[in-house]
Formats: sequence, structure tokens, C-alpha cells
Amino acid sequence: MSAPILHAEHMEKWYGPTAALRDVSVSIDKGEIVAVTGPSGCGKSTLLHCLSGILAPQRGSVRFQGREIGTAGEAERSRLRRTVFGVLFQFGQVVPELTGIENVTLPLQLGGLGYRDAAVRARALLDRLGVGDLAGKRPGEMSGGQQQRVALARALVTEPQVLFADEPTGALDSLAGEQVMVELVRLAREHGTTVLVVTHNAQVAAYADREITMRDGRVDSDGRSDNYGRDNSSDGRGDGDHRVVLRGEVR
Ligand SMILES: Nc1ncnc2c1ncn2[C@@H]1O[C@H](COP(=O)(O)OP(=O)(O)OP(=O)(O)O)[C@@H](O)[C@H]1O
Repeated sequence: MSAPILHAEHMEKWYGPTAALRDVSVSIDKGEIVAVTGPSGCGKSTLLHCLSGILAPQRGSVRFQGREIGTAGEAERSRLRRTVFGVLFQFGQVVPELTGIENVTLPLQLGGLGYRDAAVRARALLDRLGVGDLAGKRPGEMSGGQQQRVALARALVTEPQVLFADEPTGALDSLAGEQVMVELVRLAREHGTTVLVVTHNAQVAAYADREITMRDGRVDSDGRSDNYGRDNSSDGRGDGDHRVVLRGEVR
């Protein structure tokens, strides 16, 4: 078995007197799509924030490709978030003053790429996500689902090794949410991107290879989901199950 891309051991995270993570250990393999589920307040977002270096746990370790990041300084964690990690939140936080394409070129330009080259890559990704025709429009002229696709393009344009998504479909209706998940999984599979997705939604969790369930700041279960390795012989057409098609295409 390959070495995990992310490996956390015995993490503890407190907010004042509130224990958000209690002795949490998780391991995620390269290319895996993992859903983190559980009731409100059980520590899902805190887990994502600690694994992505947004927060540092008070105790325990977080290793990315074998290197400790849990105790790394803010500058190093911030560098990781700019280079090898991508993040996508419930409200994509696209910049309202920028056009769709400017939102997507932004992380590339921050990384030093000139606008012209950045725009070529951004446009190709927006096209892949079906929103290329919105490249010149501002978020206020887009639907929620379209904005979230632009946010997904922005999160993926730097070709991160790990995509962290916190309730990425939480603000969308079920059809738009399903479409965003289909695209997210398709692109992640194509690029071998590891994905950690926090969700309340069982339909979203069903896209994952594995589901980690949390309760009261602890990992309650951490097994392979029933869908993992399921028969992909069906093309899925006509039964509305995009997941079977996706896995058949890309695995
Ligand atoms: N910034 C903060 N300050 C104080 N307490 C916090 C903070 N962030 C989270 N908490 C508390 O830590 C615990 C875990 O919160 P967290 O947001 O990680 O849970 P969650 O499972 O993601 O919840 P939800 O599904 O409602 O988003 C909760 O008791 C929460 O109230």
C-alpha cells in the first residue's frame, strides 16, 4: 500500500474550553476522495482546517507527504495552501468585483504567472466546467451553481495535490449541487487529486471512496463505504446514477 499523502495522529484542538477534536487520527491516500460526515458541531470543519494548515492543532501531528505541518509556522502553512492545497467553501467566496476569468487567474498570478498565460489555463478550465461563456461576467450576473463552478475552477487551476472542500454544495439546490459534485469528482479523478469533502449531505458523501464519520470531536467510524469498488459495469445512463458512470470512466 502506498504511503498516505496526509496522516494525522492524536490531534487535539480546543477553542477555549470547547474540545473540537479529541485524539483524532486519520490517514488519507493519494487520489482518495474522502467524505467527512457527522452531526453539526462534531468537529468536521475543524478537522479540515487542521489537515489543510488553516489551523494548527494544540496536540498531535499532521504530516503531508511525510513532512510535519501541524507544528509548522504560519508562513509555511500559508505557502502550502497557496501551492499544493486547494480550498473550496460553501459559499465559493468568489471576488464580486472580478470577472469569472479574473477570479480564476488570481491564484496563478499570485504564484507569479503572467495574466496572458494564466488566462489561457483559466479559460480552458472554465470551459471544462461548462461556464466558459461566463468568463467576462461578474459573479453578480451568475447563478449560485455557476459561481460555485467558478470557485471550483479557482480552487483547481493551480493543480493542487489535495482539494479541501467544506460543504461545497451546501448553498445550492440539489440539481446544481449534484452537477458541481460530478465535475469536482471528474476533475479530481483525471488529475489524481486527493479530495477531502466535509458534508451533511448523504448524496454528496456517496461520491466518496470512503466516509469518515465524526461524533463529539472523535472519529466514530472510518471505513470504506459500501460504494467503494462496486461493480462499474453499468453505464448508468437512464437510471440517473452519475456516480457509476464516473467511476467506470476514470478508475
Ligand atoms: N472559532 C470558534 N470558536 C469557538 N468555538 C468554536 C469555533 N469553531 C468551532 N467551535 C466549536 O467547536 C466544535 C466543532 O466545531 P466545527 O465547526 O468543527 O464542527 P462541524 O461538525 O463542522 O459543525 P457544522 O456541521 O455545524 O459546521 C463546536 O462545538 C463548535 O461550536
